[in-house]
Amino acid sequence: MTLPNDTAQSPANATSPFLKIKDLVKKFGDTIALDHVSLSLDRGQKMAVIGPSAAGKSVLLKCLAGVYRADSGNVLIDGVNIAKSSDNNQENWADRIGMLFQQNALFDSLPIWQNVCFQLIENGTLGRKQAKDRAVELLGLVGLDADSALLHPSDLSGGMQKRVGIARAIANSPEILLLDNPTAGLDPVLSNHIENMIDTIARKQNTTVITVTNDMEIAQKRYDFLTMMHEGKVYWHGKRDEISAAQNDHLAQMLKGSAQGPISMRTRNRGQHLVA
Ligand SMILES: Nc1ncnc2c1ncn2[C@@H]1O[C@H](COP(=O)(O)OP(=O)(O)OP(=O)(O)O)[C@@H](O)[C@H]1O
Repeated sequence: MTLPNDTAQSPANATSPFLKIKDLVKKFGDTIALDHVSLSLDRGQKMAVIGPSAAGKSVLLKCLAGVYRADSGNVLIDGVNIAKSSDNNQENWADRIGMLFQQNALFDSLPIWQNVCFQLIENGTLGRKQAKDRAVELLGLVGLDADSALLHPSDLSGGMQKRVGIARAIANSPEILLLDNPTAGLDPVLSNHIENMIDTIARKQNTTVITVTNDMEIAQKRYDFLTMMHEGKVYWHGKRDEISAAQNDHLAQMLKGSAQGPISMRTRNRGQHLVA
């Protein structure tokens, strides 16, 4: 580990990374959900975000997806600052990013095909017939058969709903895919299957993937970079093989420990978050 720093290094050490998050701050009243978060990723790179409850992981994804507007800081995609964009650019931004929400956020009253192609129908990109065909194609990619297109979310198991959420997230072939706990609550076999699927889709389209996960094993096995968050800050960030045994222990302790993180972190000065 290096000295504490308020900005994480670019994982690729590139001068102009594809995605650059700089000093992002998001507050809800007195709660500082994001506290000067800085991260960078290149096209096609995969990063897992891990950390205890209320660390700011979901808020980070939502700020990137445009669900929340950050209070300050910048998010640059290909050099364009989307955090300060005009409404036109905001639309453009939404076209470039796909997101799976933690609770899938499917519309109960709509059939699966409309859920999958919701945005494409809403923005007029596809008519209903085309949308249905596209939904069936996308459902096939996530391992669901054509018949499921006509069902409603309540007809599906949790794992199937997760797949539908992923199909919707990739419907517009996004350059950046944000996944909030894609395997939460699933058994190890299904988790593995879904992670394989994400790998395949991302590799085909050179998609940059940021996944929030509570599964340290998945994070270390499948993601190029790991970002550990705590109390809204980046506590550790680096390549997966840069984690030392001691750090690994610490990170595992943090994931398994209380919402406040491991004891050593609770007693340390809040300013001393460590960045690899
Ligand atoms: N819409 C909101 N209004 C008020 N506070 C919020 C809102 N969204 C998030 N927060 C707060 O921001 C902090 C970070 O929340 P976030 O959902 O990012 O945590 P997380 O790391 O994803 O946790 P978990 O793993 O439990 O989902 C928490 O204290 C949370 O209560």
